[in-house]
Amino acid sequence: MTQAFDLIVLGGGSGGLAVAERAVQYGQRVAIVEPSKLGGTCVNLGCVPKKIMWFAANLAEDVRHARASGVQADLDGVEWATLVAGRDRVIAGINGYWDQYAIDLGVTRINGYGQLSAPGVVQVNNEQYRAAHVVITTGSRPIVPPVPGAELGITSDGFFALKQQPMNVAIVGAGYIGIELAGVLQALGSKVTMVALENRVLETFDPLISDTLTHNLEHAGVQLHLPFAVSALERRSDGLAVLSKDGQVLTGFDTIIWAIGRTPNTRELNLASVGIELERNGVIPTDLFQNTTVAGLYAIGDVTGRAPLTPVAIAAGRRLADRLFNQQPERRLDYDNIPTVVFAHPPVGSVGMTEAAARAKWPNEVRIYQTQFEPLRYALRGNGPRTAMKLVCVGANEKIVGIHLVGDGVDEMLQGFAVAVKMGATKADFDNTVAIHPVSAEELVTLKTAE
Ligand SMILES: Cc1cc2nc3c(=O)[nH]c(=O)nc-3n(C[C@H](O)[C@H](O)[C@H](O)COP(=O)(O)OP(=O)(O)OC[C@H]3O[C@@H](n4cnc5c(N)ncnc54)[C@H](O)[C@@H]3O)c2cc1C
Ligand SMILES: NC(=O)c1ccc[n+]([C@@H]2O[C@H](COP(=O)([O-])OP(=O)(O)OC[C@H]3O[C@@H](n4cnc5c(N)ncnc54)[C@H](O)[C@@H]3O)[C@@H](O)[C@H]2O)c1
Repeated sequence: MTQAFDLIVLGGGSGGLAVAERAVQYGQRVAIVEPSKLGGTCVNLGCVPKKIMWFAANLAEDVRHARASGVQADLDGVEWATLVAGRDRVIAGINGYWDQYAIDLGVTRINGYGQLSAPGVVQVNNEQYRAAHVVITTGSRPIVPPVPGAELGITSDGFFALKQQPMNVAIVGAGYIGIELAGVLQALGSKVTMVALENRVLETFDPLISDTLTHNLEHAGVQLHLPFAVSALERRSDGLAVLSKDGQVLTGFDTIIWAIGRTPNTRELNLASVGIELERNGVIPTDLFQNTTVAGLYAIGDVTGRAPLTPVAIAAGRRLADRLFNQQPERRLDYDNIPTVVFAHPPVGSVGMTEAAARAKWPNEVRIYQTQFEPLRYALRGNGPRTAMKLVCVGANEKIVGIHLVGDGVDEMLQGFAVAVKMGATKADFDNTVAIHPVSAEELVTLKTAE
């Protein structure tokens, strides 16, 4: 007999766990279909392992400069195996937490890859399961381009599986993952070369961020080759080589990492059988309420192609459960003003509109406040990375529609400022807030001259 639930969730990652947990709290019978460990990309191959390595990289960087502050320490190298073992213990702990929590919640776990076989019918390992509501949150996987020798490169998944520190690395792609892995490897002592299609790193961010980050990467010793359209990878006598369409050749690498974007895990879901047509890039079309074009079938997280970030998947999942199971028909995620941080060294953060986007929308009403300075943190060692901040303000009351930051601590700083932007704060509200001293964040409430 077909087992029946109120809700079946395909994917036990960030979005899936969030929607399942909240649906159970509303008294629903819930099943999660997941072929692998609970936690998804973020826990197993994304945010968590990355952040642990980012902390280690920061530590290495601090030790490298410790003597300037009189602290008698030298960097004797990095024991990759110790770092990786510690990182993987943390991940196993989180997996274990979710395993137990799923039991405590009474969620049914179905191990395997799910597929739709009809509206409201999910097939896993030749078994069929039914539910009035089905949520697709199967995430995404790294893109490897169809160029000769592509298999000589690894992706972020392969990076997290490395047993030894790669010492001479080429990274293809200057987006989130490329920037984060470059920073970690460089700080841990590897030689890093970056190539990417576009002229600027983090091209979609405000130029203040791209320009400052470019300076900081080069200052740290990362070799940037932009633009560089990769045509092939090759194994040569001196190591791996990256070739470009216009004849450039960079060679001598022990590792090449593809970091050129991700593609949704949707093509295997048999969605055509229920009448869903995927977009060209595999994205499932959804409306603002996470509805697909089929009643009772919803999609959240990376498969929707909108802001592929963990807290976005979680927030969309929770709101969807509120709407479906708690009589909140208007409840949905507002995709505006989502704050985001790229864990570079130092990190960069952004919420709201870039200056260019704001000027395009309000040609004569934009005022920019920005600063660049050397924080006290680098006073003793000197020659630190650049810190920069920008406020994008609009209209007579100078409503703040964008904040763009580079510098130590901005990863923690941005969350509170994002609340202010979401609440509609103006420049005057910032000015009326007494600064905290001496911290970098005080600059944001003391910016004086508009451009
Ligand atoms: C290296 C890296 C670093 C990142 N760092 C950050 C960060 O710092 N901050 C941040 O906000 N975001 C970060 N992200 C992005 C974040 O991980 C994703 O946006 C987030 O995990 C998406 O959640 P999701 O629920 O859509 O998918 P996922 O969390 O990936 O979960 C999808 C799950 O579905 C399962 N699945 C796949 N196919 C099927 C199927 N047919 N049936 C059933 N289950 C299936 C998968 O096994 C997986 O467990 C990072 C990503 C990467 C790759
Ligand atoms: N800190 C975070 O929140 C975090 C960290 C990592 C990943 N993520 C999420 O994961 C997503 C995927 O990350 P990503 O870095 O893979 O993608 P991305 O879209 O951020 O960057 C991809 C980069 O590769 C370049 N590129 C694309 N095709 C190329 C090609 N053929 N040759 C050379 N360069 C090429 C792009 O121009 C871009 O610079 C991000 O969009 C982000 O949402 C978030």
